[in-house]
This record gives sequence, C-alpha cells and structure tokens, in this order.
Amino acid sequence: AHAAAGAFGAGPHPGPPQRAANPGPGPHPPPVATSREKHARIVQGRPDQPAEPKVLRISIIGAPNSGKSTLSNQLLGRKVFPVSKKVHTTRCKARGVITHEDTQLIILDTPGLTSPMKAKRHKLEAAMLTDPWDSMKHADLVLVLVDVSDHWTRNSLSLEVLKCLSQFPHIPSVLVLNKVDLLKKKIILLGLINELTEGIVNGKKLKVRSEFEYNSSSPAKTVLKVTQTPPPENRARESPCQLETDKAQEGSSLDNSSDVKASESSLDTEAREQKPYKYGDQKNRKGWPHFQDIFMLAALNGEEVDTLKQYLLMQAKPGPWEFHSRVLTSQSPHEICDNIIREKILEYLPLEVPYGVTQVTELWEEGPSGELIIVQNLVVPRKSHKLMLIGRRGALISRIAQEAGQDLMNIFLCDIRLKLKVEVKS
Ligand SMILES: Nc1nc2c(ncn2[C@@H]2O[C@H](COP(=O)(O)OP(=O)(O)OP(=O)(O)O)[C@@H](O)[C@H]2O)c(=O)[nH]1
Repeated sequence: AHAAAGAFGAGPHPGPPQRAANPGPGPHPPPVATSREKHARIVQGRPDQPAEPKVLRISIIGAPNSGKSTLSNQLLGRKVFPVSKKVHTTRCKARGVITHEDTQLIILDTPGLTSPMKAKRHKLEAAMLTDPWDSMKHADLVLVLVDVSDHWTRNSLSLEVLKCLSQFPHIPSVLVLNKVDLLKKKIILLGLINELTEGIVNGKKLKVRSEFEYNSSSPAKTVLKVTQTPPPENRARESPCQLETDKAQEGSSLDNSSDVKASESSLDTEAREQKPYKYGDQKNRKGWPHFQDIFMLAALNGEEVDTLKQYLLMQAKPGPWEFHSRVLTSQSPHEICDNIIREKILEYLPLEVPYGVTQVTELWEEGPSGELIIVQNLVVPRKSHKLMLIGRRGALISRIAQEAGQDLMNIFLCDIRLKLKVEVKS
C-alpha cells in the first residue's frame, strides 16, 4: 500500500542554480557532492587555505521561524538549508561555508530556540534543545534574529535567547531585525531597537529620536537610517544599520524621502548607570544591552544581506580554515535530501501532521546517465495522514516530489529522479 510520485528530472539539468538576490562577491559556488563518500572526502580533505587565512564562526540564533535558514541561504548565495512557514523546520545544527579570498565564514544554522515544553508538543528530538547552545560554544560571533513582523514576539527577546546570550556574554553579539519588508510603518523599528537593546549598543546609550530630512538626492526612495554619533576617539564610525526601501513598492508610512536617525549621545555616563546583566535575571528583562551592532534586513529578498556579509567578512580574525574552499555545507547529501523533502511536507501539510512523518531512504544510487536516483518512503502514523499526504489522485505527493527534485537538482547540479512512497506505520 503505497503511493508513488512521478519520477523527476528527465532531460538535462537547468544549468547553474539560481543565485540569490544578493550573492555577494566571490566565485560561483561549486556543486555539492552527491555521494556520501565523495562528500566525506571533500569535507575531511585538507583545507586549501592561503598563507594568512582568516576565519569567523557565526552562530545564528532566534525564535523558531524568525528566518535563520533563509538568512543562512542568502549569505551562502545558494539554498542549502530547508525553509518553511512552519516552526522547527531546522532539526539539527548544520554548517554553511562561505569562502571569500583569504577569509572563511562558517555559519552555524541552528534549530529555533525552544523550551522543553514546546519541544515535547512538537515531538522534537533532544538535539533541538541542545544544538543552539552547542553552536554558541564554537562561535566567534552570534547573530540574534528577530522577526519584526511578528507582533507577539518582536518587542522582547525570548527567555531562551536571553538565557543563551547571558550564558556566553563574552561572545560578540549582533542584533538582526529581519522581515522588514513586511512592515508598513518602518518607524516602529526605532522603538523595537530601543526595547531589544535596553537602549544600549556597543556600550553606549542610544538616544532614539526622529529626524526627518528631505533627501533630495534620492526622491524616489524612502530611506530609514539608524546612525550612531561617533565616539570621540573615532569620529568616522557609523553603525551599519541602514535600510532603503523603494517607496513606490512599499508605500511606507515614513515621511516621504526622509531619513530617520537613532543617534547615540551622552554616552559613557549613562551607560555606566545600566544595571549589570546577571545570569538567571532574564525573566525581568526584555532586551540585551551588549549588542555590538544592529542590522535591519529582509532575508527573503536579500535586502541588505550583502551589507551584513561584508560586515561579517570584516570581523574575521587570523586563524586556520576549517573547510576546503569547495565546501558549501557540512551536511551530508542524505541530510540535505531529507531536509528538502521535509521542508515541502511542512509547507503543504496542515497543523501538526508533518511532525509525525518519518523519512526512510530506500534507494540512493547513480543511474546509467549519471543521474541520481532516490527513493524515499514516508511513514505516517495514521491512514488519514496518508490520504492527506497523497492528496487527490496523488496530486500533493507528486507536487512535493517535483519541487523537492527541482531543489535537489539546483543543489547537486545533476539530474535527479526522486520517487516518494507513503506508508502507514504498521
Ligand atoms: N516576508 C519575509 N519572509 C521571510 C523573511 N525571512 C524569512 N521569511 C519566511 O519566514 C519563514 C520561516 O523562515 P525560516 O528560514 O525557515 O525560519 P527559521 O528561523 O530557520 O525557522 P526554524 O527552522 O523553525 O527555526 C519562511 O516562510 C520564510 O520564507 C523575510 O525577510 N521576509
């Protein structure tokens, strides 16, 4: 009793994968190896680093669904992590690797930070509670992602995020406000920044005030700009927070063609008055006063992602590379495949149904013309779930196989024949 989705990928693959909107500098990413052995050889092979290599390990943490994987994919310039509208798409930590000239950025994409109670509800593996913490242990810098379109969560950092940050206060942290494309009133970002930073960035008290200036050089654009008054010792410093939106497209409620600035002043005295942040104190706090910088971006369309990437490249310190420059991710081909299929199941099945699906790969082999043949069995707990997953006349499972096959083709850069079966757990 199983439904099979049509094979996919006959004919030549569609050429190079679609690059993200902001691929950034650097050469075209290499294909991801399709067999376990090849992958292991490349990942474990000696890094081909230059004489004076630089490295930065970046942990991306945040609430489930804040856009961590979307941002990771955009930074990588290629989709290698699964993304969906449902929470807990990412099940375990995975690394993405960006190699640019002498610098290697290693992105530690983690599951959304969650509580043991929520983990139980979604039947999450133990790793989903521990992985974000583990990734912090290896990080040189942490990006804290906040979904600014979520009215319920955007006004304060979650308890789990605060616990994580205060457990590792020595790791430089950067606040990233994501999904700004969904905000009609961009001016609320100023209030959010104030809440989420407790009014302190880089050790200096933020004074948020609005300044409306006519921007005659760019009348077609609405510009929201947050700058910090430079500290006396370095007048040239300017915070990288900058967001430009096309007025025509956005219809922003900011004053037309205006700049809004959050500036920093009367710095040191006010900063010293701030209550020290103690571990265990998080329940009474909403923000983190130790961010070194703030970015506002839209990971989905790549807006300002390249600015963040350039910033990260600048933060790298001398140190040996971990991976060969050809490596794009530490995930094995099988893990990538499971994740991509899971992403589609999460996207198309309602409520909690996707969380009960177990994936079993039955076949993984190279076909006569070099194509990759994959057969995966999706085991579900109930017959009703099976019917849902197959859909009317197999329409849904075919769609899942088609879309997953296309994504895998773009990742592996080879033809893929993907067959999905659905079975009720006996
Ligand atoms: N409009 C908009 N949507 C976004 C943006 N970034 C991410 N999304 C969407 O938000 C949803 C969640 O994105 P993910 O990248 O899977 O989020 P995540 O934080 O990795 O999620 P978990 O795996 O549950 O922790 C997806 O539907 C994305 O398309 C953005 O900048 N703008």
